[in-house]
Amino acid sequence: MSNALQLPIIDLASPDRFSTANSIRQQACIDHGFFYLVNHGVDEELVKKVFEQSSNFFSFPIEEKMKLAIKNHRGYTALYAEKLDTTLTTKGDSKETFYVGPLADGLNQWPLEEDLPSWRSTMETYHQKVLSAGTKLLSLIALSLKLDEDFFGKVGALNEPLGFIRLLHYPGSGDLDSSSEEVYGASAHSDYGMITLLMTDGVPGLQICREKSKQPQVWEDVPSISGAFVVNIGDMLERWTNCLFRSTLHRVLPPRQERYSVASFMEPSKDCIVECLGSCCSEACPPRFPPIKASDYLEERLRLTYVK
Ligand SMILES: O=C(O)CCC(=O)C(=O)O
Ligand SMILES: [Fe+2]
Repeated sequence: MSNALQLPIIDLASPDRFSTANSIRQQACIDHGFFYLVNHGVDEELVKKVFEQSSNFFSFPIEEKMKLAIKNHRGYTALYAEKLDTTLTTKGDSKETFYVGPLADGLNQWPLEEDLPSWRSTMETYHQKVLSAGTKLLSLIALSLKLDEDFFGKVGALNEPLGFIRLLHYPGSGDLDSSSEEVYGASAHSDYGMITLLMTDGVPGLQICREKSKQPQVWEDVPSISGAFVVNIGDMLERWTNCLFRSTLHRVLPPRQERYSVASFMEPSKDCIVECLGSCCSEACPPRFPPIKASDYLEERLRLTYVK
């Protein structure tokens, strides 16, 4: 069972930063943990090119794609290689992915320019633009928590190298073997970092579950709005806010129709210590999680994701 959902819309270019910060706090981050972001400064032409280039890459034969198999968390992962819901006993998710990591550390793997002209430069431009939108959004999130706008910069969360992009391709059911019919495109999970900015090609499939511990779980469809990012709060921001802000469970249904999406993850820089904000705890409401170094948290979560 699922119902369509109306998520809040946040305007990144609104001149009224304080009222935007208030909407971010209540409707976006406390009530849902998911919202749309508009006027974000990543232009439509660029998004279109990213989707075209993503499709160009995934249409290569598997042997070619495997030449860029994942290393240092950059590159290609094949169909069923990842399982975002680590409690499932079924095979991995029916998606293939390509990761582009921080541009500054030189660890990215790229298709050859002669095979896919402008692929690298398109992804690099998108990476920079999304990071810039995400950084602006984080300053509003800081305001919404009654912190200085540059709080996340000051605690070292935004030090380079920063930002991972995951290109996703969910083949349609006609391209999967029939035993895969019930395998989720992306099984239920929450994201690990601060925020995720998701762009899709408009094909439905994404659902959220707002009450993770309530049984039976209620899943609601997230319709796409053309040109808007779907943003969600990740687990480390949930830890920072002592669960005031929700890192909401989400999934992508077993694919019927082919679908492409691009998820951009802003995780805190590796040495940043994520610890409960003073304003989010009290004697009556003590911190639920101990302080943790961002890289330690992330490595453990990623380790559990790959199908053994
Ligand atoms: O493809 C989607 O709509 C969601 C992908 C997702 O949740 C993720 O990559 O973490
Ligand atoms: Fe996700």
